[in-house]
Amino acid sequence: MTRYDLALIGFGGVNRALAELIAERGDTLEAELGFALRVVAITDLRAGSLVRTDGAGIDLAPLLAVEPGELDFSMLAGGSPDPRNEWIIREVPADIVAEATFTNPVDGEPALSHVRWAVEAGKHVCTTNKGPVALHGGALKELARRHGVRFEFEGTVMSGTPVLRTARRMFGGLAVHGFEGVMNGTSNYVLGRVESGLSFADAVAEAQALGYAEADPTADIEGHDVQLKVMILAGEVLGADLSRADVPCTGLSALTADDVRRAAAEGLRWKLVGSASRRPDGTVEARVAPVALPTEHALAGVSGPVNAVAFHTDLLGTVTVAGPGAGRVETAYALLSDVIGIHEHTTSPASVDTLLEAGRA
Ligand SMILES: NC(=O)C1=CN([C@@H]2O[C@H](COP(=O)(O)OP(=O)(O)OC[C@H]3O[C@@H](n4cnc5c(N)ncnc54)[C@H](OP(=O)(O)O)[C@@H]3O)[C@@H](O)[C@H]2O)C=CC1
Ligand SMILES: N[C@@H](CC=O)C(=O)O
Repeated sequence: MTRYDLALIGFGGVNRALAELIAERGDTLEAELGFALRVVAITDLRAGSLVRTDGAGIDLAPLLAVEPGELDFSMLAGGSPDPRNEWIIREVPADIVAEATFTNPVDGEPALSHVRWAVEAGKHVCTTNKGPVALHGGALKELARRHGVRFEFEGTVMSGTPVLRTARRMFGGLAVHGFEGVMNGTSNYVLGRVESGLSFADAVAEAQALGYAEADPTADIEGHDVQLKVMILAGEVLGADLSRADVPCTGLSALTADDVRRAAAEGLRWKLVGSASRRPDGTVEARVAPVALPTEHALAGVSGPVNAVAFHTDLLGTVTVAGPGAGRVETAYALLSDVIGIHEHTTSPASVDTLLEAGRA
């Protein structure tokens, strides 16, 4: 039986939910997927760091029984009050580093360094962190290729809904001209709650409590989170290397609660839409902006934290992928799907992803 040892970097909503999945479903996953998972290290800004590389690794159940804000690894054997990220990522023997610290839309740090250290140490990486992928994805993929490890990031766009793998695997042989999507769970949830009469501030507070929002929800409301997702998706399906300056961004502060409710009364729904399309000269045009969509539009019906991306293709016309766009468990599932991707690649080097990547190189 293959076993993967994991180091979890950041122990907030997403990596905690991954630990829950492993603790609660480890045996079922083992039987279904043919590999076991063992967590050997965890680091977190507040809780510190914890390492256990013998026996069954870290005993997750007692950690998960403690309220998130009250975790203190320094009290445990193998624990320290400091998040010893670099030492743990580089030195502690692990197969896969699961990076889920906060997304920094400006320079991608500290996650960018976490990914680099892991790859340089010969470890596979899976991450839900949009910063490093959107801002430095090309360089990180190349670094991972040179070190012979996988760099997986399904959860960076639409959480656990497999939009990146769908686009990579299912669109072979047809041309994608562009896409438009509702790609932020928080802002979509907020718009729906404002339609129902809540204030923007109260709706944002609900989205935070539900685990949808970024550490700083400004990124959700002002569109910067969608901007990063547009950059990632445009890289994957249009081969575009966009910077933030290439994706003009207007957020929801351009709207008032009255605008949202008046539109709803007129049969329109405001949505924060991210889009990118290929111009006739081959360059790519992209933007993020609120749009009042008629109810019959494919994106108007996605509500709450559900997101959707409509891909415009030559042979199939428009293909829409819809599903959860945010949520702790949903996003932890994305990390699990990345681990499955790593397993498939490691055990069958002629996997679909590998062949497609070789074709693109
Ligand atoms: N939640 C969701 O629905 C989705 C989240 N994502 C992305 O996944 C990542 C994690 O999200 P989520 O778990 O919800 O966020 P949280 O804020 O709940 O968790 C992040 C954790 O990382 C810790 N942390 C911050 N900086 C460091 C550091 N330098 N070293 C170690 N730990 C650190 C934080 O500590 P502290 O709280 O003390 O700052 C916190 O515990 C983010 O990048 C987010 O954008 C992607 C898709 C969906
Ligand atoms: N804050 C983000 C989380 C997923 O990327 C969102 O609300 O979509």
